[in-house]
This record gives sequence, structure tokens and C-alpha cells, in this order.
Amino acid sequence: MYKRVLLKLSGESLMGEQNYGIDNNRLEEYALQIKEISDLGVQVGIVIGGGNIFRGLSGAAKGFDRYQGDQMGMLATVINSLALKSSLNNVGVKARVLTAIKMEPVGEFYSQPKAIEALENGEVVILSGGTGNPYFTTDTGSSLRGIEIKADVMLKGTRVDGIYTADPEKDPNATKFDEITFDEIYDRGLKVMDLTATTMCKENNLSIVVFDMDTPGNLIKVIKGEKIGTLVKN
Ligand SMILES: Nc1ncnc2c1ncn2[C@@H]1O[C@H](COP(=O)(O)OP(=O)(O)O)[C@@H](O)[C@H]1O
Ligand SMILES: O=c1ccn([C@@H]2O[C@H](COP(=O)(O)OP(=O)(O)O)[C@@H](O)[C@H]2O)c(=O)[nH]1
Repeated sequence: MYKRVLLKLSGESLMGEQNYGIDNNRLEEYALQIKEISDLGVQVGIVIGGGNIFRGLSGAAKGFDRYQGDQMGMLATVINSLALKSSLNNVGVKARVLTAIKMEPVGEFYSQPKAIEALENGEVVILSGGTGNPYFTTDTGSSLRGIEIKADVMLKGTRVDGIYTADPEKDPNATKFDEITFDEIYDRGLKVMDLTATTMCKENNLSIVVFDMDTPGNLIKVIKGEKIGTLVKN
């Protein structure tokens, strides 16, 4: 179905069964799922969140300055990116970390041509540090990078299996959409992704598939066009 994808992984999901940090089993499950699609020849760019370590907004609630807190959050995404790179290398996948903030030799400073060149060479490219700016999220980072690398689709891997009429973790009567338009997301006030990220995808015509990444085997199903999750398009 897709030749080049931008995969967004939730930092919070990386906690697995733990309350904080990185669950190695979850990390390895992710690496194996990514290996499956990379072995098929799909070019994979990845943005991973940082919510399992630090979020700027929760920091601000505890009295941190938001600007500082967001910088801490962006660094958290770099920690997760390095962990994922290592896990991908362990299962035999070549991967490279590019950072939105200059911090060589931790990762190479991001540029669009560098990312595309690595993708074309068959490397998995982890685009870390979000957008490099405070007051944004990694969902917005992944919309931005997805558009920049000219991905065919953005795959939002999360812990719910799609977009529902209401938050399925709160409303047991919520029903799932197989497909939905960007406009319907606004009209119904659905909160699966922040509006900045949604709007960037809408304006640049980058479709999104929201799916449950925590069930092994799902990523390859999405790539093969099986109708799991929810497709968002114009
Ligand atoms: N209409 C909706 N459909 C699906 N999920 C929703 C909806 N509204 C809110 N959510 C919530 O959005 C969250 C998306 O998960 P995730 O992307 O992992 O969160 P985060 O980006 O905060 O780590 C889930 O916790 C889910 O309960
Ligand atoms: O472009 C960005 C991306 C992320 N962040 C910070 O990094 C944190 C972690 O990212 P996010 O909450 O999106 O991670 P996830 O919800 O996917 O775990 C955020 O709370 C922000 O503080 C930021 O400041 N700018």
C-alpha cells in the first residue's frame, strides 16, 4: 500500500506495564514490528513521543517554567529515540537518529535532504526532539516531518484501536470510525490528536491512519491495506 511512511509512536506506550520510563519488552515488540515492514522495502521515518519520561505541561503544573519544561520534554524524546535505535540495531535493522536540536554526537542535526537520503538507502530514520520548539507536541512534530519527507501516510500508533465518536477510555458506548474526514474531526470536536497536528495534515493533504500499535502484527496489517484502525483524509 505505502512506499514511505511516517510512524508516530507514543512515548507513554513505551512504559508498557511500568509507571515510568522504558519497558524493554514493549521496545523490542516495536522494533520487531518495524523490522517486518522495513524488510518489505517500506521506507520508515519515526517520531517518538516523550510522555513516559517528561511532559512540558505536567512540568508547568508542578511549577516549572513551560519553556524549560518543553525543552526537557524534547530531550525525553531523544532518550526514547536512542533506545529505539539501539533496539532496532539489536534485531538487525540499520537506523539513524536525527535531532531537531543540535546535539552531536548524540544524533546528527536534522535536515530534510539528509533524512530522505537515509530513507532511500534503506535506513530507518528516527526524527527526534519534536519540532525543536516549545509549545508543540510530537504529534505536530510527526505531521511536520511526515510532510517534509513526503510520506505517503502518517501512521499514528497508539493504545486505542482507532478514532471513536467519543474517548473510548471514558465512554463505553463510543463507536469506532473506519474512515473519517478532517472536517468531521473538527465538527465533532474529537480529541485523538491535537488540532495543530490535524490542521497541518489537512492543509498538506497527508492522510493519517490511527491504529493500535501495542498489538504485535498490526503495523504490517496497516501497511498491507487491511482495514484496521481509522483512516483520516480530506
Ligand atoms: N474520539 C476519540 N477516539 C479515540 N481516542 C480518543 C478520542 N478522544 C480522546 N482519545 C484518547 O486519545 C488518546 C490517544 O492516545 P496517544 O496518542 O497514545 O496519546 P498521547 O499522544 O497523549 O500519548 C487515547 O488515550 C484515547 O483515549
Ligand atoms: O515539538 C515539540 C515536541 C515535544 N515537545 C515537548 O516534549 C514533550 C513530550 O512529547 P509528547 O507529549 O508529544 O509525547 P507523547 O504524548 O507522544 O508521549 C511534550 O509534552 C512537550 O513538552 C515540545 O516542546 N516541542
